[in-house]
Order: sequence, then structure tokens, then C-alpha cells
Amino acid sequence: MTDLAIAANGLRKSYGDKVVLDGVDLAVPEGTIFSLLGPNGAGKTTAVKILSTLVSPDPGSGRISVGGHDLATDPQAARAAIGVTGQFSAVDGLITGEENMLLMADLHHLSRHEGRRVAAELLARFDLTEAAKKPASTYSGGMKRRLDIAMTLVGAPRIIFLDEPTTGLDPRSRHTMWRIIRELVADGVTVFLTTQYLEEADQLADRIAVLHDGTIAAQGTAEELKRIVPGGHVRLRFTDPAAYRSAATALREASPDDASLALRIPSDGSQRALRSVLDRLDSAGVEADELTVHTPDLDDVFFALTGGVDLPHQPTEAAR
Ligand SMILES: Nc1ncnc2c1ncn2[C@@H]1O[C@H](COP(=O)(O)OP(=O)(O)OP(=O)(O)O)[C@@H](O)[C@H]1O
Repeated sequence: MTDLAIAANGLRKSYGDKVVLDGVDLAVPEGTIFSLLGPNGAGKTTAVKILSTLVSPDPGSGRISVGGHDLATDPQAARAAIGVTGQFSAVDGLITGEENMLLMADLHHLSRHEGRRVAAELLARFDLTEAAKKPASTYSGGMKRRLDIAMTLVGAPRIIFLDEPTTGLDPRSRHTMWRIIRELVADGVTVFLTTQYLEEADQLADRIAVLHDGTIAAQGTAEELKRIVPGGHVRLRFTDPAAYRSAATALREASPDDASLALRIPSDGSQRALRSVLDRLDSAGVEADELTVHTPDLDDVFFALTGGVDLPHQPTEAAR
């Protein structure tokens, strides 16, 4: 057994002439959240389908192992270790939440007694006990999504693939889902998450990979990815025009914005850089009325990586 829950080398997949995955390497340590980001059609779902044994990779692909099992030689064992919650819900709306759970328990060959115990426990955990006897078609989007994950957990998988788990959910339901995902990982489960929401990857993922043109354009922690795009700065705002002019003289590298009496100073936002700005303001005897630090966010990274902008360097092999 390896300490990587998911390991893939040179993952390739084409549909006819269309190359969807063109040599993708993935390494997801056990008990972590990995997020695959990419624009629509980038191949995220295809990657999830291959890793969860629903679709075969092209013959040119390298070794893929999931849960320590080689997908080529032991797909059955890999399948037993995973759970998949896709973009299209497995929930049957015609039967109740509880019946959906019991159906999953049957599929996993749990005894009647054990099935009822597991179903009740998971329904309670996902705050669905009250709604358990109602048809799932009457559930809200958030409740359906929670039921979907609860159904995935009936088989106690060690690795869970969540394909866009919060698409279409309101902010409250999205936060509930984030709490659920964090709790899963606290229990030692590995989560492979695809999302269109950069904030979601930023909030949850230990590591993020950006998929673009069939390859991984960059991967690392959210902080590592943010460091590869320029744009960090400190913004100082003044109410007194004289103070504004003195500050502009003291901070020669600043870009002035005369209309709003604001100065923009390129900065990595570190403590040392901030101290240098404040020291120079002190020496000039001026005080800013407002100071804000802007660090690039994942949106900046995403658009830079998938929009053809030239970047200085990419920490693809950044230390784990
Ligand atoms: N079975 C298939 N046959 C032919 N083409 C396919 C098939 N499945 C996916 N594709 C194509 O492969 C590309 C990647 O699709 P995929 O669903 O993996 O993207 P995605 O990143 O998950 O996109 P989205 O965010 O829109 O869900 C798309 O161009 C899609 O049309």
C-alpha cells in the first residue's frame, strides 16, 4: 500500500480526433482534498470517469492506481475503495430519502439490520432525519445533494470523487457542503473534487491542479498558485491632498490615482514589504487614512493560466 490515494502517470484520452487528456500526471496523498479546476469542457469529468473506472484510458496511458490498486489489473479492488458523486444525481425522486439509502445498503449487501442502522446514522449526520420519510422529489437542491453524498457513504469508501458538488447551490447550502467535505477529510477520507468555483478550491483543497488544453497548466497549493501571477499591491488612500502629495513623493514607485487620492504600490503583501512602506510614510511624516493589501486570488491565476497570458514560472513540482 502506498501513501498516495490516487496516482496517475501520462493519463491520455481522445474521443475520435479530439484529444481531451494529453498526458496528465496526478498524485493525491491519502487524507487530503485535491481539486481539479478547468474551464468547461477541459476534461475534468473525463478524468473523474477514468479514475473511477467508468471509462477506460487510452492504451498510451501510464500506470494508474487508486487506493493502491492498479486500474488495469485490479479495477474491482479499486472500485471497492471509492465512491462517486457525479454532476447528475443518483437520487431517485419517486421514493423517500430513507428508501434511497436502504437501496444503496442493499447494493452493498448490508444485512437488513445493518442497512437500517447505517441509513439512520447517515441521514442524521446530514440533517435529513426529519425529511427521511418524504419523497426525495420534494427535497431542495441542497437536501438532494446531501442525500446523494450520504448514499455514496453507505459503502464507507476511503476515496470520494465529487464532480462539481456545489454547482447550483445557494451560498448557505454550499457552506454546508464544504463543512461536510471537511468532516470527511477529518475522518481520513481522500477527496478528489472538481469545481467551477475557484473560491471553493481555495477554501477546501490542499492541492489544486489547473487543467488546460489537455494538460496540467499548473499545480500546487492555492498560495503557490497565487504567487505565480503578478498583481499583488498595497493601496493607500488619503483624505488630505497635501498628505497624498507627500506620500507620492516618499513612495516613488507608487502609481498615483489623483481622482481618489490613492496610491498603488506593487507588493507581495509580506510583513517586510508592508513595514518598508509604513516606515517611509513615517519618515515623511504622513499617515494614510486607509491601507488595503491586494493579493492575487485564484480568479487571477485561473484567467492567466487558461487565457494564454505569459507567466514567469510555474511551480508544477512545488514541494508537497
Ligand atoms: N463520450 C464522449 N464522446 C465524445 N466526446 C466526449 C465524450 N465525453 C466527453 N467528450 C468531450 O470531451 C471534452 C471534455 O469533456 P468533460 O465532460 O470531461 O469536460 P469537463 O471539464 O468536465 O467540462 P464541464 O465543466 O463542462 O463539465 C468535451 O469537449 C466533451 O465534448
